[in-house]
Amino acid sequence: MSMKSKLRNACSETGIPEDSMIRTRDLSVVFNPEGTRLTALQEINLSVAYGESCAVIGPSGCGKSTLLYILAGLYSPTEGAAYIDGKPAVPKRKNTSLILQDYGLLPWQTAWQNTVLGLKLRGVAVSEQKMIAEQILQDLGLWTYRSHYPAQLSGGQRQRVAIARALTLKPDLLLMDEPFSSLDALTRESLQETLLAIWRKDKVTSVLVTHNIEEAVYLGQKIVIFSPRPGRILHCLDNPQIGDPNYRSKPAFYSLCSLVRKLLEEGMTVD
Ligand SMILES: Nc1ncnc2c1ncn2[C@@H]1O[C@H](COP(=O)(O)OP(=O)(O)OP(=O)(O)O)[C@@H](O)[C@H]1O
Repeated sequence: MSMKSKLRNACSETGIPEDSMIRTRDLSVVFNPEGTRLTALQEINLSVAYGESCAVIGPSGCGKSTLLYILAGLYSPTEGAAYIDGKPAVPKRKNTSLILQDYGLLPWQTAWQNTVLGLKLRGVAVSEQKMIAEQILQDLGLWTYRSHYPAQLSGGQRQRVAIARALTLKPDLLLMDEPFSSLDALTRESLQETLLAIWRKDKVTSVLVTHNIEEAVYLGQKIVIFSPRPGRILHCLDNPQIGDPNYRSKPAFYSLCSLVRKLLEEGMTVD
């Protein structure tokens, strides 16, 4: 099957399965800064199945982060709707974790304290906090650094702490906004592998917003390509080989990266 023929329209309105973890229906977002209407997202119909990983890629300013904030319940749609696990997206959904580019760590708290923060806020008993966080810090190679403050950690370690904190809450939905963009290439690859391992182990439904084509292809079981603002979905691609740790060195990886690049370039010229 050719790469092109793998293009599909699973994100079109009629193709949206009712039993998806994420489902948006004709979702549009219009901001109104200083009385100027700015359409960030236009008629987004997206579905992400339970346990699926979805990478969202598109030009700067096309509304990728806005989509993530809608799914996290932090912004409300102007038109249409977004559903998580069959219910409208709300800010305090217990099992949604959001990981941002700047880590969001408290500088005056150690890696350990930052990791257990969410558990503490939820009133989880200290003994249980210890049990959950120790395992996750071990898994992420952070145990040795548990007493370090963020300023004493590298960028990659800080982002691992942010991931650890998100995982302590046992999310069934992980939303990530360019989590690795400020990291060097090798640290970034190592964290991508960590994320892939988490996804393979726990099958957490995830949405990753990225500018990086290789990252989208390495981590997105479904790759959603956005148009320039107002953001519309131009393509949804299947990525059946995701999960293979050696995927990066395979011809299929290069072909899909080239296809995503081509579609992004074509998208820049779409009206
Ligand atoms: N709270 C807001 N108020 C007004 N305009 C906003 C707000 N948030 C985002 N925008 C505008 O909406 C558009 C989409 O922004 P968004 O941050 O979602 O894009 P993005 O694709 O994530 O961009 P980038 O890739 O550069 O991070 C931009 O034009 C931005 O200026």
